[in-house]
Amino acid sequence: MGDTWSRQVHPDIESERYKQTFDVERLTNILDGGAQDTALRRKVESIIHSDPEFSLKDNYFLTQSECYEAAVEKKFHLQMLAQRQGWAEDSREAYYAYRTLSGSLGFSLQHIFLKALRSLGSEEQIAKWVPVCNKFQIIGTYAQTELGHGTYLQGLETEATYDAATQEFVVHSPTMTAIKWWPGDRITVGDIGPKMGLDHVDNGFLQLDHVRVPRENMLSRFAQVLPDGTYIKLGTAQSNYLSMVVTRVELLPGITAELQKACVIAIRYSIIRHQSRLRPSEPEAKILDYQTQQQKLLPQLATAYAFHFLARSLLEFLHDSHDAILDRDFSLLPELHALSAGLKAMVSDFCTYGAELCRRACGGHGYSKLSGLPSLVTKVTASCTFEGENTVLYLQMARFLVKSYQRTQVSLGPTLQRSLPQSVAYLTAPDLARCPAQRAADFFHPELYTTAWAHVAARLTKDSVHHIQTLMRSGADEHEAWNRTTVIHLQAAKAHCYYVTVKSFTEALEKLESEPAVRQVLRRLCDLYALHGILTNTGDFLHDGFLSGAQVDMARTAYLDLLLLVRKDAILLTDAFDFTDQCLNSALGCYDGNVYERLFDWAQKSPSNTQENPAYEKYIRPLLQSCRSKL
Ligand SMILES: CCCCCCCCCCCCCCCC(=O)SCCNC(=O)CCNC(=O)[C@H](O)C(C)(C)COP(=O)(O)OP(=O)(O)OC[C@H]1O[C@@H](n2cnc3c(N)ncnc32)[C@H](O)[C@@H]1OP(=O)(O)O
Ligand SMILES: Cc1cc2nc3c(=O)[nH]c(=O)nc-3n(C[C@H](O)[C@H](O)[C@H](O)COP(=O)(O)OP(=O)(O)OC[C@H]3O[C@@H](n4cnc5c(N)ncnc54)[C@H](O)[C@@H]3O)c2cc1C
Repeated sequence: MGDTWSRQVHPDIESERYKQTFDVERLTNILDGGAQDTALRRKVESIIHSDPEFSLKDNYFLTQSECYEAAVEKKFHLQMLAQRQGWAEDSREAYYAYRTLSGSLGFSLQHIFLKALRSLGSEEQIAKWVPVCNKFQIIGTYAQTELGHGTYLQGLETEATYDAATQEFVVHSPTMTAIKWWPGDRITVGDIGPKMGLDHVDNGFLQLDHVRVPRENMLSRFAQVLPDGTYIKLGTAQSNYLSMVVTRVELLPGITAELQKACVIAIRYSIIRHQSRLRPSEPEAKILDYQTQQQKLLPQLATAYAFHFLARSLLEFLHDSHDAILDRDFSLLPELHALSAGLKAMVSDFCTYGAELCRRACGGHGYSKLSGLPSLVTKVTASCTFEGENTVLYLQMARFLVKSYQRTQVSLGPTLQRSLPQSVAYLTAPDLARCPAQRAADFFHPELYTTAWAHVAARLTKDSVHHIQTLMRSGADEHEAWNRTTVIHLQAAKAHCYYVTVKSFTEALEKLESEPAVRQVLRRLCDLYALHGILTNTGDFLHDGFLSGAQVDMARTAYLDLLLLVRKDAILLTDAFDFTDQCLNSALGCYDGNVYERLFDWAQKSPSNTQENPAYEKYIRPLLQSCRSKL
């Protein structure tokens, strides 16, 4: 939103930046992937922010249809800008531009459509359709979910009947529950009505009445239909789900960014906000100096960093395995699918929880849309459902854990560990029955807490397998036994996801040996992330005596010490994300910390401050008059 005057940096926030214990710019470079990437990102951001067409000014006062129109308008201007600047569709510049405007652009489903095309289309189909799509000669959507089914894809009812005479598929919705429901950015048919958020996306329904589609339009990398109607299977039953795997992985940085933004807003605000006194003789304290406020926000900050490195490592895995899968080598697909499903569930769950916690940590002002937090929370909440509902996705991860563990039970040869996929290799590693920690400082060792998480994930996985076996021995069939174990499966999958996150964070730290100061501050975040998880799941660690009560106390001491250490660098750590004020679009979270002036300034723009109040003439005045006449 436009400000009416330029401001000095607030002294409270300036003092937090005064003593830099590490090089913030260097950390930004690491997050971006290198100094050149930071420079390029900033260049793109500055081009976008200097163009008034992309301003989010007054966004919070728009109606749903205005919001949608503004999003389409921005997409149109971005397309024009990209042409003027010569940013190719697959360039880094286009990626940064999209990221800068994420959540405010129309036609976001075009990206999902393109992912499906690139994953499931033949090379000829990709060559034909991608350029047409990039030039907006067609606008794509992703119409998979139906009114009756979203999760259970085998239950979808839409029919595609091949007509060999015309070489066309006749696509039809035979029942009401077969109507396509949710596809965003549709071009026809109808809107599904108001949603919790994401007003800029026009999710719609699509009822197909014998729509004819040419045979060559069926995406045919993994399955083909010949002119005479012969069906040729080129992949596995699951290879047609590949685009969901790719999308789940590629969504992770965007979902994580929402938690990062929420942390920036809430932590900056918590430095400016003074409330009550720590000691009667002192001035009012910054709310971030209260331990309970640190307990709310700093683990979220640690999570936001942990997920950054997690998303990066999963993207690398996707990158390394994708070409082989396209070439129909499916050996890595089960592990990739399990990781993409489980980690999409974990990241969206935690980011939603964390963003809401940040919102509440801002007190009353967090309830104002002008804080930026309510729209951010509703946006990230959607990610718990779209692209696979989270419980269902965790259970896909659990299925992989169970199968992997069952392999260890079949034959325990010396080469077994190598034969298990890397992310579950710990299932065969020698298990420590007891945690060796003897004092609080021992909990600052990545090896100790990574092993602790591996232990819990392995125990819960074994527990779930034994539970299934017990049920089957008592007469349940395998499906019933599975269903009656799903609560334990869920626990196992969550513990495994935690383990994978801690491991990827520690591996990222190992690569930073030449940068001791940055590494130290990130190490504290990694410790905090791991210990916060242990302390919020203590039952799982105490259950089999892996941790004793005394050791939990030690872990808590280590955790509380960490809160103080991270508190000192909190503002620098939020600055390092390098979000522009325009991108945050928050009256509470701007870099200069001038919260109250900005909030007051922005509130003046509410249409209620300038327009007549029709309710006054219609109801309030008559009410007052009738009350007066009765007096
Ligand atoms: C905050 C946000 C920031 C950004 C801000 C932008 C704002 C605005 C943008 C809006 C963007 C919205 C975009 C939303 C777009 C949708 O939501 S599109 C719709 C997405 N829909 C889904 O995800 C459906 C979820 N359901 C599924 O994926 C599957 O059906 C299920 C649940 C995995 C079950 O499938 P199933 O065939 O019944 O499978 P099941 O019997 O469980 O398993 C059979 C085998 O298949 C395997 N398998 C299952 N799935 C797969 C797979 N995908 N790959 C490989 N193997 C698989 C299993 O592992 C199993 O293997 P085995 O153990 O037998 O070896
Ligand atoms: C904002 C938004 C945008 C979307 N965009 C698109 C889009 O562009 N294109 C598209 O095709 N779809 C889209 N969707 C739909 C989305 O993919 C589905 O809503 C999602 O896959 C969940 O399916 P469902 O709604 O059928 O939920 P359900 O499967 O009915 O889930 C309801 C409950 O049942 C439980 N459940 C279901 N199956 C099982 C099981 N096997 N085991 C245990 N529990 C189970 C779930 O855990 C959940 O608690 C969008 C959704 C949203 C919210």
